[in-house]
Amino acid sequence: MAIDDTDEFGLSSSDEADLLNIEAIGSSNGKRKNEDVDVYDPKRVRVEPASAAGLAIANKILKERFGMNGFRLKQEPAIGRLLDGGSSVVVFPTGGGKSLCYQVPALCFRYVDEQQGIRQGPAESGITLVVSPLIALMKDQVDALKRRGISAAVMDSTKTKEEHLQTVDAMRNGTLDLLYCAPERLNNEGFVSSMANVKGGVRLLAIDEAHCISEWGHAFRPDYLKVARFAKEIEAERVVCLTATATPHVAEDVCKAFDIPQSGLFRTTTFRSNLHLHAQAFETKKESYPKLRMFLKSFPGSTIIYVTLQKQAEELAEQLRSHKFKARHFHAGMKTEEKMACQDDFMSSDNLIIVATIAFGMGIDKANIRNVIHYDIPRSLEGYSQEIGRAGRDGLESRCMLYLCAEDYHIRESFARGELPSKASVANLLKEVFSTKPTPAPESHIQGNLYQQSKQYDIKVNTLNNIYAQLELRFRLLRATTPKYTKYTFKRLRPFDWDKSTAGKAVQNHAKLAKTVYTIDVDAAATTSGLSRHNIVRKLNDWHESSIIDLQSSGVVNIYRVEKNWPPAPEEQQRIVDDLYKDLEFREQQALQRMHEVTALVTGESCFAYSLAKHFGDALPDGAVECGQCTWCEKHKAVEKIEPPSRGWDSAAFFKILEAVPDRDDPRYLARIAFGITSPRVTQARLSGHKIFGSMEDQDFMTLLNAFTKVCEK
Ligand SMILES: Nc1ncnc2c1ncn2[C@@H]1O[C@H](COP(=O)(O)OP(=O)(O)OP(=O)(O)O)[C@@H](O)[C@H]1O
Repeated sequence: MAIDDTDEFGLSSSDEADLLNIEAIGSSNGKRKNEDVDVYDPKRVRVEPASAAGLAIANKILKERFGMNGFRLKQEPAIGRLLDGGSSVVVFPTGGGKSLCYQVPALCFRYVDEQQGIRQGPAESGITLVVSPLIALMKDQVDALKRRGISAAVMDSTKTKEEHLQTVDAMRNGTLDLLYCAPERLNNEGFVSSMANVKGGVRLLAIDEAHCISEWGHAFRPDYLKVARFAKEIEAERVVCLTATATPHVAEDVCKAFDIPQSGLFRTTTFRSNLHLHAQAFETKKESYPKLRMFLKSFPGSTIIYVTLQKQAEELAEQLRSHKFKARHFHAGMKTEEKMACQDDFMSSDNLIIVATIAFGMGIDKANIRNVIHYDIPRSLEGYSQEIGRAGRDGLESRCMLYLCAEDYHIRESFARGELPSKASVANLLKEVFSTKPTPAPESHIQGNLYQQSKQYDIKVNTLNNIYAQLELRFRLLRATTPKYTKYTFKRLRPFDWDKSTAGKAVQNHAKLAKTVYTIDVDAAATTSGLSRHNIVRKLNDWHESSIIDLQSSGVVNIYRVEKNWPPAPEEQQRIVDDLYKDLEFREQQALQRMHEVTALVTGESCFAYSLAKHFGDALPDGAVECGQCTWCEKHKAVEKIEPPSRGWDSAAFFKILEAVPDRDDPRYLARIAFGITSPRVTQARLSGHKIFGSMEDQDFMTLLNAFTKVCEK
């Protein structure tokens, strides 16, 4: 199944492991924790209320540096609170202007400091650190800030050494106002120590997409759980958490994670009076496609059509082109240049249709999107709300159509169920983890090759990441440190003499050539040359940056420091397996629940906009219960939910699966094959292309699991 690669942030696993070679930036001249009394210490500084004076500065900065006339929504009170020394949670819809809530304060601090006479000049005013999972978006923002003459940088591995050193210097000198990084970087101890010691301190920690912190959220990311710990460790003076979608439960989680009281929550209404929310139900795509064409003819203009699978995006765009529509596809599997060309076309056109997976849209700030169509059932109400929020930012009437198709339930359920491994898999994984001998004290590290473990224990990498995060944060057994790559390969881009440095010679001695590609065992090169791994990798990077070689790295190994008695006692180990598994089961139920919530919204007997607002703890203006322009309000008749036809128990298909797959050790594995859910083991056994794969997809998954459990117990 050609699923879209990743998550809504378009973050691939290689992005997640982009972190190597970052030195501790803190240096003796940049340290802020010092015996010297004049040096800033957040615990000692009493932050006086900035109040009116602070807001006057903020308004001046807004005008002079950003060229805007006034604040929108609740930008002003949220910023005011930050300048007063408090922390804020900002829940504004997409395009609501969340970025200014940290960009403006970042530039205000030096003036507020001056006014309060608490610091010695601009270089003492610290930095604002922005944590965001959207690497491409961070780069765009930094470019935009630089164009305004604001000192900002992204900390990521695509930087050349020179750029990296420039950033490090700016931080040492206290001249950098904003630094952006991905949450994965917080695993890098060098980075944590740099931030704890950055000149002037971290005045503001901004956490974008903050709903990822909440385990109740639709986009929970284990690395986000570590942000709160990080904030304490670096003694961030204040925090601003930003999100476009937060149910009351999620907002509460975010507030709790950073000890922010209700008064620090700034939420604006999700209701958009110019959006017409519509839905139609069908049994098959064959029936919905002609309706889609009719819709596109009736409502021309810039349009995004969301689908679930990459292949579907390509096929539907092709189909629409064959019917003379101007359509292009977009998904995360495309080359960067293709994606950029597609986005550029969309931005400059007023009648292009983009058929896309959820990878499209984040960071697209186009005012005149006239239609957002969900051709497949969206993954959650949060996703739906975020996606429709891209329509009609110019305030003009725009349409959001959701085609509820019975054929789609299966794929959504497969996604929801795909993350849960069998309990035996989790127990076996943890048996290996707990029996791993740590490196000798004082280091006491263990390694986890997640890709290998994923295959060996039939657990998706995402889920493995989650399990390790729980071992770290909930059971406090481990602490992730900088991951390393195990495999480096390179091609020579031009003839060159190996340089005669020790590192150069070590690479030359260990690089094995096969055809045109060299492979190098970095650990072996380090051991025999007496150099550190870091030196060898740095040499390779130097050559890469000088365009002498083209370097590729792969095979990420995560490294964890053991934090408690190791291994835990046997009964403790069992308790951990039980607790972890309960948590994973709960997550599966939540994912299923999210899909049902979407269906319930459009098949329910109430206004779509009202129900959506209620989901986010919000209401329609003036206490209205109807928007007057959605499918419910127009017809006052619920959209009928069409169920996929049930064909009854198919014994022949059941026995064919048992015949084709001899394994009886894991009923969930058999049930996945029957239902058509891929997993590392299914892929390895090359079963996802077999005719038995998905041959019982019309059955209830739990009935399948029970039936295969009985067979395995025999
Ligand atoms: N007070 C303001 N006055 C004028 N324009 C503003 C104001 N605040 C924000 N904007 C503009 O609105 C647009 C959206 O802002 P921004 O990208 O910060 O939104 P966002 O809430 O972060 O959106 P998303 O959820 O999509 O990331 C930008 O072009 C920004 O310059």
